[in-house]
Amino acid sequence: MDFSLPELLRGLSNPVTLFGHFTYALLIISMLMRSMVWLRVLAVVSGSCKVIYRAFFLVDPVSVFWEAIFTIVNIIQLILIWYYQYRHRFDAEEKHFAEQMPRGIDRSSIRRFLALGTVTALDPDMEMTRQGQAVADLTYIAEGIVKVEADGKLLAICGPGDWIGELSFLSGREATATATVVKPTRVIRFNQQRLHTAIARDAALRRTLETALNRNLAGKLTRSNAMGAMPG
Ligand SMILES: Nc1ncnc2c1ncn2[C@@H]1O[C@@H]2COP(=O)(O)O[C@H]2[C@H]1O
Repeated sequence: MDFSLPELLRGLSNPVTLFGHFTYALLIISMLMRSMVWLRVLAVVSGSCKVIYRAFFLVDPVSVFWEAIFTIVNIIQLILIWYYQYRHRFDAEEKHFAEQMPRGIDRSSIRRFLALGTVTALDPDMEMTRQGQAVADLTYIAEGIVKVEADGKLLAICGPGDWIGELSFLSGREATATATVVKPTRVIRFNQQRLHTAIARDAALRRTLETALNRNLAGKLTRSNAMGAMPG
């Protein structure tokens, strides 16, 4: 067989060879997709074309078998994405969390993440953390208001979309402030220890949490700067 460049270029005039190139080009294009759905869709089209190419034009049963497995795995992954996206219903607090997440984070990892949490209602005056004491939970506020104080000074007012306990979660140290519920509040609580164990085993879960915390830390910092810049 001649593998020279001129031979390769001559082959481009042959529709069967062109079809072979097309199947690989599709696979590479699929790898360039940022959306998981498009990546899987193009991988399925590429895999199916390759099955046809290898079965009817090159006649290579081993490749046909593995390309078929490749296609089936991608179809299953697509079905799972659609299941989590359209079929699975989140409850109100979980929905609030899911809607805050960027589109790039796939719903199945959000689902796995939320499965580790417990939705809880908190009454006014309840302390979620106390400055200088250990923090058991990382808590996502879905509804309500929480004030954050340190050394008797008000640092921040937190509300829906904010986390409480992320600093101790990230540093492994005691609470930097006292967080107290102001209005009836609904939260999703995650036991910090359990969460550490879970993200150590599951990279997608870790990314989901990091994305959520990073976004909120940036938001808190922006608000804190705005408060500091206020006259008086
Ligand atoms: N300046 C701040 N702005 C918003 N939230 C804060 C601020 N300081 C502390 N917190 C929150 O209060 C929590 C107290 O416990 P942690 O230190 O674990 O995590 C802290 C944050 O969630």
